[in-house]
Amino acid sequence: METVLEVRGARHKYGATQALDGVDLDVAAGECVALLGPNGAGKTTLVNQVIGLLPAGDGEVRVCGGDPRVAATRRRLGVVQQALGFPNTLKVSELVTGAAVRAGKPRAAAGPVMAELDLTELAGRRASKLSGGQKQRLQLAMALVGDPRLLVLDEPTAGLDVPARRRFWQILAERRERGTGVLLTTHIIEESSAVADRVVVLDRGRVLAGGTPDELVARLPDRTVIARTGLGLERLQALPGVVSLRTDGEHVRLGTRAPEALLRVLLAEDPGLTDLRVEGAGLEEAVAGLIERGAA
Ligand SMILES: Nc1ncnc2c1ncn2[C@@H]1O[C@H](COP(=O)(O)OP(=O)(O)OP(=O)(O)O)[C@@H](O)[C@H]1O
Repeated sequence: METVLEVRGARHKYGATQALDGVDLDVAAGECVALLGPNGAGKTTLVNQVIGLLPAGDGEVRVCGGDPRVAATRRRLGVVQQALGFPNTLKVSELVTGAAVRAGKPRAAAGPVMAELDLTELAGRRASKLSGGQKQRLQLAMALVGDPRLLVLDEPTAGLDVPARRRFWQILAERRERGTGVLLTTHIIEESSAVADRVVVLDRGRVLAGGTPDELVARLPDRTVIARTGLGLERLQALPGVVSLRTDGEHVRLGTRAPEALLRVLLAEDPGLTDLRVEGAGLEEAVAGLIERGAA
């Protein structure tokens, strides 16, 4: 299988902060790799190296075998990144057409991509007048119109409602079938569990763990304790053995490697606890557990 992204020994320092400390990463054609990790792990720094905004230091970044700091290589890349933005004074159709031309495609390539992303009716609108979700779809249209070999998506579904999110992943699945590789960062871990072939967990500039979502979950004996409780989130977070905490409707989900001890404390502290159950860890709990252990 052709490799569309190859990162070897990526390092980056901001002053005294070692943001990346020797990261290796590959994405094959058609593959979706999710880059996960806590705030400050180095995800944005790595993404910026992959899209050519930052030099690779003494490491190496190759997109389809080329250096992403070179314009010809960047044409093979599609990027959706909140920070990139676009000139708000231009109209939707002008922006998508401009992106097509920059990628070496005919102007006519813009129409079908705008239709694919439900932007046709908004073609004459200024980008500044779009809602957050519409801007997100515009960014994706601009990324896809060049028919990229590698798509780099940084929090791509932030601001999208549920139908738009579903449509987004559907469009991506079609592109992947045609061989486009995807590097994705997201804080919605359960989403990566559904869409990614592989997950790479980054922490303090290093790769902590990598594998399919199922492999990562299987590496840990962790469990998820789910309940309805009157205890506050701060108290729950401080309970012994809790490695992750998430609310899910009226329930809380506590990731732990010692479910029996946690259950005893929970029941003692909240006699009104209801709907209690214990499940295997999901990807979210597994990633939190791996980070807590600093597992390699
Ligand atoms: N421009 C900068 N100047 C100085 N330090 C920086 C700069 N950008 C990032 N850092 C530091 O580098 C480290 C990695 O940051 P980075 O933004 O890559 O992490 P991240 O994984 O994307 O985090 P988040 O999930 O919060 O977006 C952090 O310690 C951060 O404080």
